[in-house]
Amino acid sequence: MVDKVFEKSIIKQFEFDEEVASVFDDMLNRSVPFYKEMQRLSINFACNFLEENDKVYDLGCSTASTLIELSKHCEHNLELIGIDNSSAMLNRAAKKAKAFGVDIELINADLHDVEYANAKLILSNYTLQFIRPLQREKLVKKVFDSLKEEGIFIFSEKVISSNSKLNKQSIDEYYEFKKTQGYSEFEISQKREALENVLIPYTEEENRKMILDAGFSHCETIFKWVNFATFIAIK
Ligand SMILES: C[S@@+](CC[C@H](N)C(=O)[O-])C[C@H]1O[C@@H](n2cnc3c(N)ncnc32)[C@H](O)[C@@H]1O
Ligand SMILES: O=C(O)C(=O)C[C@]1(C(=O)O)C=C[C@@H](O)C=C1
Repeated sequence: MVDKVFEKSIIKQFEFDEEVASVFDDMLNRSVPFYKEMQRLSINFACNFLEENDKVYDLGCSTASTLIELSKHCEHNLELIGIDNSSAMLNRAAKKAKAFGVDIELINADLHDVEYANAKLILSNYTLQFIRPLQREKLVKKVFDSLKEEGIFIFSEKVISSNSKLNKQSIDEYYEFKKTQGYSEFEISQKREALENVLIPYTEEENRKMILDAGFSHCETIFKWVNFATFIAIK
């Protein structure tokens, strides 16, 4: 279904509710530049580290697109676990996983309340940005503690620049991108307001610092388009 959520006047903050979930795959494809390419790269980098029966978590799995693609592309049998606190998203995830014949354990819970023991790979694309900063650092520490030795954490985030001129240009470029995807200026400004104080982006450097402070030995950016970045961190 086509995303028309912000065509009408919105008075509430952005939420992953039934309305957003019903158009989410289209929303993500049209709102995150090179979403499919970022997903393809995350999966390729992940597959290079994975072995038979490894445990993989996707934090903020939404409709389970990434876990389904991972299972299609990885030559190994994997234990796949998706966590999200939106029932509307998980209902769709369950239907999609069934349709694609992929076995995924879906957990409806807050990311802070789940134990992720013995994971080889933890994925989290465009989710940490929705976690309050103080909680975010704690969650990343928990991700580090849950990974096996040499386990990997692949995550993507909307980022900001610490240079105000570059930051403004990045935002302008992003809104131009949204226009090319068919979003009107009204939809763009409505969504910007709805996301205010809900999506809190860090700079690329702050993300890297958070990762290294948690104990990871290595962190690099594997993909970046202006203000959207994908990172790989190795324990
Ligand atoms: C932008 S979406 C993630 C997109 C998804 N990773 C993908 O690539 O298809 C963010 C997801 O995180 C979930 N989420 C946000 N905060 C959460 C929390 N504290 N606990 C669990 N899930 C959360 C939302 O419900 C939403 O489905
Ligand atoms: O920042 C925006 O305006 C966006 O639309 C980005 C973004 C994201 O980065 O997750 C925000 C919410 C939706 O989940 C889809 C895309």
